[in-house]
Amino acid sequence: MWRSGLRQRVKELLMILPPPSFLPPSPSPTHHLAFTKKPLLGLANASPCSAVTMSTTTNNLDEIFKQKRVLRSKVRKSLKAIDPSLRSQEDDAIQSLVSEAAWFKSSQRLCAYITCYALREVDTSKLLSQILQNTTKDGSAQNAKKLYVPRVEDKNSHMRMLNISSMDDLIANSMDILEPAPVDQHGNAREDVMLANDPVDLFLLPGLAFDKSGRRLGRGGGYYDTFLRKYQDLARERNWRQPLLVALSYSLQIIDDGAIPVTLNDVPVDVLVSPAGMIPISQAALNRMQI
Ligand SMILES: Nc1nc2c(c(=O)[nH]1)N(C=O)[C@@H](CNc1ccc(C(=O)N[C@@H](CCC(=O)O)C(=O)O)cc1)CN2
Ligand SMILES: Nc1ncnc2c1ncn2[C@@H]1O[C@H](COP(=O)(O)OP(=O)(O)OP(=O)(O)O)[C@@H](O)[C@H]1O
Repeated sequence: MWRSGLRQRVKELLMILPPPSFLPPSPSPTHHLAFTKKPLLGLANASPCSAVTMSTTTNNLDEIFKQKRVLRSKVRKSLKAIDPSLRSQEDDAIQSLVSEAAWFKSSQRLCAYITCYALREVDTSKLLSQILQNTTKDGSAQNAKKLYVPRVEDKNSHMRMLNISSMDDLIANSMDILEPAPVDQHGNAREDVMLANDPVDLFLLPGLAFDKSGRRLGRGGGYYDTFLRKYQDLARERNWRQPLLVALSYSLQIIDDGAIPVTLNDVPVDVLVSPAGMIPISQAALNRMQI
């Protein structure tokens, strides 16, 4: 299962990854959407792909994934070394910034991650309790917010976002991350955001490293990139406004522009929130911040 998933993934990436000299430049605000949607120069039209091109591209990809692994391990080490009281100050600063943001206050349907403290992820607990306090059973209250959280379905980068109304809806999975069971206490299937009738306004995203141009390095499962791409396609099909993608980052997780290796499968974020403040990256972010 895992091996065939990886093979499929390599196939997908081979179809879209240009040679390194054509990798997209920093996703500047104006080019942000072009960066997410289309390869600047893909291999998709170059048929048939020659064996030489295939093997060169595979080597390039291997190199990129290797660089990602090296960077992940560096950042993991630095995260483990942060003083707990500094981390807690940073958690508070980040959550205050989000909670005061107009785009957070006005959001009605959100997807957010449940912090895994062992992985040293930015805390979302205060934000989640704020969201859940504003949730009513029938969703009728003014300012009511609906919350969807991740559930890993299998190792082929497949994750769903399911609706919860309380933190009691969560149980620890095999990776020790809290997630919802597919059915609630009454045996009813939880709403899957991909099947919901209304659009998600906002995603709060975890990650290991970020840059100020919107690049994001995840934990290597490809779960979020796969999910975000599918959700963006759905929003496009339904003529919905695209959700705002907001990454939460400790100070040390923001690294120099260009230092995060990316493939065209990596979905860039719109906003980066760190204790130093909020960085709007895309035009969508500037619009939502009314700048
Ligand atoms: N809180 C949270 N929930 C999430 C994610 C996440 O990053 N954070 N995911 C986002 O994809 C999905 C789960 N993916 C995960 C991928 C790796 C690891 C993990 O424990 N990684 C270890 C290294 C494991 C190894 O390589 O041996 C680590 O990063 O230290 C956890 C979750 C869905 N839910
Ligand atoms: N050498 C490789 N060649 C092709 N695909 C690979 C290679 N190594 C890992 N992968 C696949 O790439 C995906 C990981 O992608 P990536 O490193 O971009 O994830 P991420 O951005 O860190 O994770 P997420 O999207 O969950 O935050 C996984 O599905 C993995 O199976």
